[in-house]
Amino acid sequence: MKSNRSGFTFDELIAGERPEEFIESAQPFMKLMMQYQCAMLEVQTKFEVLNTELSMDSDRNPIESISCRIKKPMSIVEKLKRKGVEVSLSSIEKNLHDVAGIRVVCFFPKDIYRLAEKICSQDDIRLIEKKDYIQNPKPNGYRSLHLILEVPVFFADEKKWMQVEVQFRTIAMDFWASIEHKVKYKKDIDASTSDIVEKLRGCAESIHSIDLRMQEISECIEASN
Ligand SMILES: Nc1nc2c(ncn2[C@@H]2O[C@H](COP(=O)(O)OP(=O)(O)OP(=O)(O)O)[C@@H](O)[C@H]2O)c(=O)[nH]1
Ligand SMILES: Nc1ncnc2c1ncn2[C@@H]1O[C@H](COP(=O)(O)OP(=O)(O)OP(=O)(O)O)[C@@H](O)[C@H]1O
Repeated sequence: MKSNRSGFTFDELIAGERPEEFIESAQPFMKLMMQYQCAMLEVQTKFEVLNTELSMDSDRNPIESISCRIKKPMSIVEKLKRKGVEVSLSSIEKNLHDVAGIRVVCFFPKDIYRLAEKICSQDDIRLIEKKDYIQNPKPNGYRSLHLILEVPVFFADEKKWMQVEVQFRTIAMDFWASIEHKVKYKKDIDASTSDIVEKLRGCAESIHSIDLRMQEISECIEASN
């Protein structure tokens, strides 16, 4: 994305000096984002179908909520720069696996593993990467199961395999992660000295044990039905 076909630099284009060229040069980027959006919809629908079907087994939905997002252009550029790779369309597809993101918030840890197993066993899904931060939490206490999936999307004139990142969390893990995410963006908190980091790690442990206790209670209720 250094320069477009007319040879203008993106700084010139973004500065608004050449709006037509800017719009023309933005088209391929917008097309790629549209393709990620479609892939995200495909995977979101798969989870909605699973949620509806699995709720018949136990009379409860395994999924509490699903949220989706397409990574913002500035966040894409910043991540590419942080990784030290080229800022270009092909580099986005090669180096970023989370442009299309889905967060599946579940009631209990066992729901997470069940859904992950079910989605991965579908024959149009390719599992590219799995990171289990529930079994192996991050040093800060972060827990979630991350999958990078590839799904075929049928566009008008082509079939294209697109990557989608899926983050599975319990409601409690999601609560923790949303607070912790805010800390990361507060530049005035020194992560190495602040006791907030230690307190958050402690909360992550408590949240995990509460998740397991609530799961046990739910199993007792289900067994008595
Ligand atoms: N709140 C919170 N979110 C996290 C944390 N770690 C990861 N995430 C989320 O999960 C996403 C992917 O994290 P990882 O699977 O560890 O991937 P990564 O090593 O950061 O980098 P890539 O694989 O290049 O995306 C991040 O972009 C965040 O949205 C964390 O410590 N706290
Ligand atoms: N897979 C996902 N599904 C749904 N929401 C997500 C997903 N990944 C990130 N988000 C949310 O999207 C928002 C923007 O996140 P963004 O992609 O800019 O950065 P990030 O994922 O937090 O970090 P990084 O740029 O290092 O990957 C945040 O609120 C984040 O929690």
